[in-house]
Amino acid sequence: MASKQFTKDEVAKHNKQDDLWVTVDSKVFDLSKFAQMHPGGLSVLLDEEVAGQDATAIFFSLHRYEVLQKPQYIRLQIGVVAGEEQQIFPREVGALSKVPYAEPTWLTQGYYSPYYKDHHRRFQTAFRKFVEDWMIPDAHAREEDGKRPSQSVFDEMARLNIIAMRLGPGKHLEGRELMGGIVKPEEFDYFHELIMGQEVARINARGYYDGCGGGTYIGLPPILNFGKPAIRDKIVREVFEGKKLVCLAITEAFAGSDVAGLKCHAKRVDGGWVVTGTQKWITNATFADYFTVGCRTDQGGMVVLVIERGPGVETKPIKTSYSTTAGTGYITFENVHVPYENTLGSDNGGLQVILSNFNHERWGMSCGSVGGQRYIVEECLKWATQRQVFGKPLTSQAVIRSKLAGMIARVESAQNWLENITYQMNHMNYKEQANHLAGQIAFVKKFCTETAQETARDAVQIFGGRGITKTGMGRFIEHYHRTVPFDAVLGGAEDVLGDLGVRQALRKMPKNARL
Ligand code: HEM
Repeated sequence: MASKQFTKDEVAKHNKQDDLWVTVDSKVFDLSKFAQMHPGGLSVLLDEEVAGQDATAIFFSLHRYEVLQKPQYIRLQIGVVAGEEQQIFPREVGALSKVPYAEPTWLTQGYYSPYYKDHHRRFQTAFRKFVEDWMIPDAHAREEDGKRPSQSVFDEMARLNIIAMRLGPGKHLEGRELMGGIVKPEEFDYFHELIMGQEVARINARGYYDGCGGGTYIGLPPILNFGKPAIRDKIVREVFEGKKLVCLAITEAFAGSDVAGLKCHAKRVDGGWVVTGTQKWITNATFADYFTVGCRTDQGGMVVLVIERGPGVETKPIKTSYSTTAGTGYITFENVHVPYENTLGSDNGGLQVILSNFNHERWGMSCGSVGGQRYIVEECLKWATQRQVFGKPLTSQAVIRSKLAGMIARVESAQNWLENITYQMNHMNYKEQANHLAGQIAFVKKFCTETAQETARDAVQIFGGRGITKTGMGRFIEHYHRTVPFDAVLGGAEDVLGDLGVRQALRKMPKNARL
């Protein structure tokens, strides 16, 4: 980095088209050659308040910090202004944000929490660093080229046992070194998993986030919990080693939230099943190796089979409003022979296998949804503070402060409700969770995704045109606003979940309850 010192007067002399310097936060840039190629145009740089001047305020109202971190722009820096010091710093990799409400209270200085222990804090620090070192750079590249997340990321996730941890606490973690050993398998609980969900959401690349094992998150548990030992152990090992991917195929063009309406058909034959049918909107389908598939049987019941990619199995991408890095696909099964040992659970007990997965899946999605919302709150607080309108920051407008108030209140309520549910999960066995928490989880997911959509809409209003622009200041807002409906649909649409929760409550109404 150049360290030559210039006085302000020296910098001011370079204020013409072919001899053009500007200062941004004490750093002097020679834009003489770059000015012609500047994406914002030449004329703005020749303005008398910019050319040869300190353009810090105007620079930060038009560019994200990362512009200054790109090698091609770092090269333009020729020195610093004598006697001035850099004032604006990006958050260091892995560090916590100091912006109010950018972190949940348990990570905010001065607050307390009954839920989190030291090992959660150590875990959060290490996991955020992993996300920022490994996932974010890959996410940016893959969102650009639409390819599946890089194998190197899966390898690192496998090395740290992140793939295993994403399935939550349980026996599958026994004997594993988690995150380099900073948390013991017996300590690992649902709060660690909540941390993972919230940290990964900060990537703000929703397709990539699903591409990194979203299918495994929902497709592997039925294999782990209901698979016959030989097939289960083989697949779990391959997946935990980062070598293979699973997806869950239980939605069709014919049946969405209504899984009982599946038409994909499994015919019982000697030695196994023959499967024919289709599945739609399947996350990771285009690159999955194993498909956990819900099929209708001749008896009118349902069976869940794990089908390996092979003859008769075709996948093709579906264009969605997020990136193809999620591998969302349409699957066709044409007379696919499936060995009997690939049956998960009993021959007609498939519905139970599928339903057993839903609470954990919906809770996990809620964790991600709240993490994403919080990131947007931070973006909006920063933007509203730095953006000048009519000579004052945006925050001087009461209507903007009112929108921020709504966003903050929503994300704080969602986080607190979710933490309470997570605490309950830590203290309940599977049966108790199903009994007490199915309704709560359905409600919290509905609440998270509804509030997320409100926050997305408000964020676009705060960012204006930038909130619908894929590059520049509002790029995360644009992305969030475009992809936020995924959470509201995957794992059960909002109305369906609300209805489920109310029906659960009605079942528990005391018969003699009267006003
Ligand atoms: C170190 C000096 C600068 C560099 C490296 C630089 C680089 C860039 C880049 C990469 C963009 C595209 C941003 C994006 O879409 O993400 C951009 C846009 C722009 N820049 Fe600069 N810039 C510099 C200084 C300035 C200054 C001093 C001004 C003052 C007016 C300015 C005005 C603009 C404008 C108006 C845009 C278009 C913003 C928009 O589309 O919303 N730039 N600049």
